[in-house]
Amino acid sequence: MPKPVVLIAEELSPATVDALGPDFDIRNVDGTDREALLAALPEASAILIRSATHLDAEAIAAGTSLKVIARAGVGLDNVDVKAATEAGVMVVNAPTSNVVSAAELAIGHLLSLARFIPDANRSAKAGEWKRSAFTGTELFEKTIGIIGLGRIGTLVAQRLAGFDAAIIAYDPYVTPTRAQQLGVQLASLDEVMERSDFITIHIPRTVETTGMIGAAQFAKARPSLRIVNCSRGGIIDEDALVDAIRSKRIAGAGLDVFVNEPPTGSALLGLDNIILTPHLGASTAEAQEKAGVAVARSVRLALDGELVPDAVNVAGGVIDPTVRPGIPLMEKLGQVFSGLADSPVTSIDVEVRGEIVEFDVNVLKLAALKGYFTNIVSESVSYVNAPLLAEQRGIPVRLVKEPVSDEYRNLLTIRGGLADGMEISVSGTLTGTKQVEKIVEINGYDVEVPVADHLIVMVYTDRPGIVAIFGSEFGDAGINIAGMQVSRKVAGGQALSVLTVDSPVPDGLLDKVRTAIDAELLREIDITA
Ligand SMILES: NC(=O)c1ccc[n+]([C@@H]2O[C@H](COP(=O)([O-])OP(=O)(O)OC[C@H]3O[C@@H](n4cnc5c(N)ncnc54)[C@H](O)[C@@H]3O)[C@@H](O)[C@H]2O)c1
Ligand SMILES: O=C(O)CC[C@@H](O)C(=O)O
Repeated sequence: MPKPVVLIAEELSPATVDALGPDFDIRNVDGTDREALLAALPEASAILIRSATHLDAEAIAAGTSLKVIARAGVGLDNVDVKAATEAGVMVVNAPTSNVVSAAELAIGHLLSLARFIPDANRSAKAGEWKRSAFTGTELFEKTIGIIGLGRIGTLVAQRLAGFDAAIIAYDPYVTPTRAQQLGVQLASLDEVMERSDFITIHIPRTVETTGMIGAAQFAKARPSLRIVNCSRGGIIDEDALVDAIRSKRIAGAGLDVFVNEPPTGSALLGLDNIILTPHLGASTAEAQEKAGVAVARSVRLALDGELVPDAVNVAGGVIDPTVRPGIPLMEKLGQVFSGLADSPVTSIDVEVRGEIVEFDVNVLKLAALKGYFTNIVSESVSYVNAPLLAEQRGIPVRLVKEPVSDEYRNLLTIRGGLADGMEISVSGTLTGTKQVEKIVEINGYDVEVPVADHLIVMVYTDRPGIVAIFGSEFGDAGINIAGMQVSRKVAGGQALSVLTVDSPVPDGLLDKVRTAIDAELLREIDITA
């Protein structure tokens, strides 16, 4: 079997390749060379990128074997996530890998602006000794405005606390209590513009935030204002910024990000009192190592069809530890469910009962579908394409949550309608301190059998001697029965037996057993890992 091809399209930490390990054919391509990228994509199962490779709908369509796009960093501005989702391609990023580095760069820009460090360095190296020309200002007792108090804005606030400055912030989605915990006073955008000596921006670029800092905002600013943007280009209106600096409406700016990167030909390049860095927020050895290792891990999980916590286009995201053990059980129940169906499934209800529903259990629906499709489609089933497979087949899937579970602390059920009008179901739970996976219900019959690799499910008319009949058939064929449970609703009615056996059943044996016991239903269910 050839190894899956993993394409590395930009420079990543060497730790990335180490973390990918020996199981992949790792190839390099220059992601900014469009022709080379499109030529390399058809063979790739995964592609690892930073911010320079554009994976738009055309590139995603070229990746006919593509299963995962991994962004070694945070921003996904260069990935068409919608097109990827439609193509069943998982998109992952490394959301926390570079937050410290980005926060530290913002602080570097603030201090560089306050003390003219880049200009003073250039002058000193040119043999000049202009000390008064570079008289700066302290951060001590100044007002510093933070726009966006998320991951990076918070780290900036925590680090600035040591400067004894007054920190104010504009973030309409943060509560005053949270801000207070950080020693930050929340303010409106206008107040931040009016009161700040320094401002640092840490928000995403959205329709709402594009051009958020423009001429009207600069008109409110103090002439001493120095503004830093290490978040995304376009949040500051670049023309308005050029005017504000040229007219000395504000004192200076530090930019790591631009509307166009690189900002070739921009008026920003010719200005004094502005410090530019070429999108270096994540460019530290530590951030690159963290991002590379994180996405390598995600690629491994994704190509194994496993749940990937950092996937951005799959419901689930961060999974609570209470929910996590239910995932493999639900996948196995999905396989049992597909094994029970002897006519096409027309609807699926994934039912979750018990205390577990306090948490986000959407992932259990994906797990059920992944298990269901695992043995019935030839393509590899993942958490991304499983819902698409259901949609393509017109199978409506519902997640039903119920906080009360009568017999078990938590109960997972997959119930489905069949084209022949019948209904099938299977339920499972995790029991004891060892969280043993058990099947506790099949088609309305109460059972209690541990989940095993090979199961035989039989329904027949309850009468004496049946167990001896099928026992001897399996024994004669050398099939060892490891466990057995018989269940019935009324004596003399229908009975359901579940056997766990140590090995797959040979061809023909089931037909013999079916005839011997006159079984109404007899299914062998082999659970694959
Ligand atoms: N320069 C770099 O290399 C670099 C590195 C990492 C991250 N970034 C960028 O930094 C930015 C911040 O990243 P993060 O991880 O802190 O994001 P985050 O999602 O943790 O925080 C963003 C914050 O912005 C707030 N926000 C959203 N819309 C807002 C609005 N209209 N007004 C005010 N606040 C608003 C949110 O409430 C949130 O608290 C992102 O744009 C990210 O892409 C840049
Ligand atoms: O250097 C990079 O890859 C971009 C860093 C940053 O903007 C991100 O989105 O993670």
